[in-house]
Amino acid sequence: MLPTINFTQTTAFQKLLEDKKRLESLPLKSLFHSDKNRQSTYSLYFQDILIDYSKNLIDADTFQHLIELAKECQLESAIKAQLSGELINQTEGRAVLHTALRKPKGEPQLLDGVNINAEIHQVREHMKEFTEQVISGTWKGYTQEAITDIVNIGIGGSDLGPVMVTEALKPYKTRLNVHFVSNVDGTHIAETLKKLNPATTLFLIASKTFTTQETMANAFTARAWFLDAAQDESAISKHFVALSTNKSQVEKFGIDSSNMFAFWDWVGGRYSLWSAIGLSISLSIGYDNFEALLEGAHDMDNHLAYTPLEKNAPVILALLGIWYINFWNAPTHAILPYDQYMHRFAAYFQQGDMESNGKSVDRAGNHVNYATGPVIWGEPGTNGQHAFYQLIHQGTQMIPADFIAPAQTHNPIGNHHTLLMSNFFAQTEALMNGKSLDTVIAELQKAGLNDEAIQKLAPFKVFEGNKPTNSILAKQINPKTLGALIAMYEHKIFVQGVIWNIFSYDQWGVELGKQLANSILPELENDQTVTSHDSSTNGLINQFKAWR
Ligand SMILES: O=P(O)(O)OC[C@H]1O[C@@](O)(CO)[C@@H](O)[C@@H]1O
Repeated sequence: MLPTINFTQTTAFQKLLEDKKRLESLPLKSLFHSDKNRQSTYSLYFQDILIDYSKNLIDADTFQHLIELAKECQLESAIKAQLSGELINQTEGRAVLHTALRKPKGEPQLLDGVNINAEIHQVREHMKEFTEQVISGTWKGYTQEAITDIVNIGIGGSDLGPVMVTEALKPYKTRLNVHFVSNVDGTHIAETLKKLNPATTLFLIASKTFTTQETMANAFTARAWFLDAAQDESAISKHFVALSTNKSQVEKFGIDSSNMFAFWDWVGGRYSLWSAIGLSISLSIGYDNFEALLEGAHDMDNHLAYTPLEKNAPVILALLGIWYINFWNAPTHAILPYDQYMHRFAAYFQQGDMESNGKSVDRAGNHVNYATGPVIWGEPGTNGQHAFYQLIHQGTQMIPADFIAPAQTHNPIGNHHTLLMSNFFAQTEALMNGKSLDTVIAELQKAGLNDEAIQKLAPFKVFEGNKPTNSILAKQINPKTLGALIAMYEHKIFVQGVIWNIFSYDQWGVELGKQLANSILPELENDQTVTSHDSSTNGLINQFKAWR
């Protein structure tokens, strides 16, 4: 069981309130002036990844108090509880063991006294064998042709992780073309199928429950499209596999259990890319690279488990997030990868973070009286600079941001990478230092403006600065470093949930919308006027019916 401590009632919390009062009037750049070693003091290396958290609004006392906060909230025992397979997903009565999926063969993981490492690696062996059969062309379709295209049909955790990873690791792509269909909007599957040849297409139906409305609708549409060409139900076995925990529903759909890649209820959907849900990743980059992804994550798991809190990357990132959310009232967090391949990284953690910690009831069942999970958002640099950086630099809200970049590009064309990196370095420097009124006036004078013009224009060109950022510089984004980065953010989410005293691994909040959609659906399947809802919902439904 996880502790049920209210972090706002800890001694450290009171100390941090005092720290906030002291630091809110202290320019961030002054902390660098007073400590020439600040960057090395507030940076750490995890293998080939430099995590520089020195451009944060913290000093030695604040950092110490944040660590004390973690200790008062019994974080270390919570980490042990998760990794040892305790049922910390208490409202669903489940363990949380996505970390077990990336343990090497033979490294035991007990769950209810049973070592589950063997069954995990049985599935991984099946994934490896299948991947090699499809890539080599020995797996044939119903016309005896090799498979050329893979379509992963899934949504949420059965889509976002595979999409993000296959995009981020496109430099490692195999000959197979991998497509993703998730939205129930017919456009998604229609636009995908129009590009494909049924004879050389393999569908992965990815669904932990195998009951999700969108996924099943798309799966049946794909099945009908395929059978329209193949004209033979027996051909299904060569072109459809299932990635799920629900064997009975898989067989009911018409996929043989020999074509099912199983996983378990102790794998949360948003933490499932390491499981059979990752088959599309394995097919996209090859099994060896998929295994390297898991290895990187496993190394980060060990870092979480065995590194003192003061040097523990996910713990530090989590505490800094709490510092801004709960003491500086910053309700969002930006993830800004300066790497076009990483363009879905923020989107992935929208589910990862917001579906885990978007909660308002604590572990004792009481409504919380403090902020919890942040709104996660972000786009790759440098594009974000031409979209929303105005607000980050000169808006009224504090936007804590993680800047992520690779030192080595996979596409060394001209000086593009140098240009990209000059922006990566400049943005965090600018956000920290800002630009004072005196500097602005001097620049305008140098530009030849008269005093009256300067007096009018200067206020709009001042940058407050003191905007906190983390800089994460990887030597290269490859399967191993990406696996470590993803696991680092997973553990950050876990640590924040522990300290906020909430349950991070259920998602009851997604149920009401589904429930109401199921009650509205039959009302849309006739032309009668609807009166069963509020006037807005009735009005919208009836106008839809009139126009469709
Ligand atoms: O994998 P499945 O069972 O089809 O669920 C898909 C997604 O739906 C949810 O919104 C839960 O209903 C996410 O948590 C989950 O990743």
